[in-house]
Amino acid sequence: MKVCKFGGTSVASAQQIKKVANIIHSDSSRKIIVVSAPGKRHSDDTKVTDLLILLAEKALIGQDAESELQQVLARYEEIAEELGLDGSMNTVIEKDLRERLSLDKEDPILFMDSLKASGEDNNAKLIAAYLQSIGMEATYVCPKEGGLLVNERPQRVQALPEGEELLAELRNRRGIIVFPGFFGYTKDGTLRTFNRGGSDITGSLLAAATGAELYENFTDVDSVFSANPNVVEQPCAIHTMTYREMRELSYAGFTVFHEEALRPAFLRSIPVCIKNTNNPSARGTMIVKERECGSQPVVGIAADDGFSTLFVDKYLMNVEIGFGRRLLQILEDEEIPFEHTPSGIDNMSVIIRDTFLTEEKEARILHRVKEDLDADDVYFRRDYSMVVLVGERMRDTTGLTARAATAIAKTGASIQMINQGSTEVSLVFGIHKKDETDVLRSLYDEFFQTAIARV
Ligand SMILES: Nc1ncnc2c1ncn2[C@@H]1O[C@H](COP(=O)(O)OP(=O)(O)O)[C@@H](O)[C@H]1O
Ligand SMILES: N[C@@H](CC(=O)OP(=O)(O)O)C(=O)O
Repeated sequence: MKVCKFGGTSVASAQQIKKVANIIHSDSSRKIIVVSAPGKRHSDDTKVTDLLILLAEKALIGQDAESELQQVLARYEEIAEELGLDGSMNTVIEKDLRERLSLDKEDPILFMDSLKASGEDNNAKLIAAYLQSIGMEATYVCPKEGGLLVNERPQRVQALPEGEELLAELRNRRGIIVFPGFFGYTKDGTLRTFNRGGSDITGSLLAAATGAELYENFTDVDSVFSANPNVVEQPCAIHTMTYREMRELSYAGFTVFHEEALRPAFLRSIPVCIKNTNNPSARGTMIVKERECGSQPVVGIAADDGFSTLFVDKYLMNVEIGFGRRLLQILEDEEIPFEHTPSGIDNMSVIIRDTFLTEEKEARILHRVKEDLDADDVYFRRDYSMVVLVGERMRDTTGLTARAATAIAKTGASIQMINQGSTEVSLVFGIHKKDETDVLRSLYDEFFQTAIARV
């Protein structure tokens, strides 16, 4: 039995949903289908989730949001009509959205979550209705009834193991299950969404709970490539990679698979296959526990921007017991996670994602580091990118850092930070954001251009 997740691009239009139906039809082991909200039909299009966010934002500030509501409804109406469904689905979706809009707005985050989740929820109902209309035995399952339990606010949303037993029963139900991605319910029945791209997580949770033989993640590319195909022209395909390699790469910018989605599949050793809805016969990328490593040390190179660095300098920092802990405590007090902490004897830098910083937080951190830790100097620098080389074989390869540094030097960019994790599966370079594209291309040329993909 397989669990298949179809991303936003795979369910963006009636034409795409017909491809999804063919894919399900062509393999009777494809039993549990997780769907996203309709995504982009072309590069200038807007995802339904983004339309829903605009709708919720308007509603939250008490403005008339009728035109935003109509935009969302129009997307579903067009799909339903082209799929030959009668108007009853449109009525169901409109009623559902109006009900959500009338929910309590006291907690804006929960109100927003409910609106965002409607994207996948209504799409799952619509796709189930379509599959039934073409003679397939398909049932929409609500995550509340299905057992997708998540923790309470204010903790970051995560699935609770208590729901697993119920989720496991999905494999015994008759026919095909159509399950909306991206959200679950707390024990008291409150809806919470995962973070953006989180339908990948739902698919992995279901695959793990039901002990699926395979988790297929259908998207709009033939495979995971060794570098972002929007930056590097025709990058090599990766045919097989380990969970650890994918985890490092999705963290570092391979948006094709959500960084939190690997853990459930990994814990139960469920293989994951990334496949293309538009070309389902293409081999795709298998993500497994172990792989035969060829001679190529680097499997992929990812880059992501949106980082800031907090620099702290204090003479004799190295002999001051607890300095690092107290510095990180200040960040914890501000609810800021950290990414890397490269350090010298008298200085320490903390790399943080910009999304966690505000002007007020920055000012409080600077003040406390100066006053409470008596630092000699402390400041923030913005506009950093992290470029990450990943590969299981990197740890056995000598001279790799030198090759990477030379490739970066060729672009004229200066390296702001180097970090190699203890597992040596990844090597991180901090650079200025303006240099990101050139550095990524130069590293790709160095490690892949002459090599045939041997992984
Ligand atoms: N290394 C990579 N390999 C493949 N795709 C990548 C990579 N890095 C970024 N992407 C992007 O990820 C996209 C697929 O992810 P996403 O847009 O979230 O799809 P979906 O709508 O199916 O969830 C691709 O179209 C591609 O532009
Ligand atoms: N629709 C949600 C969740 C999701 O996973 O979408 P997609 O499969 O299009 O990445 C989002 O846009 O974040």
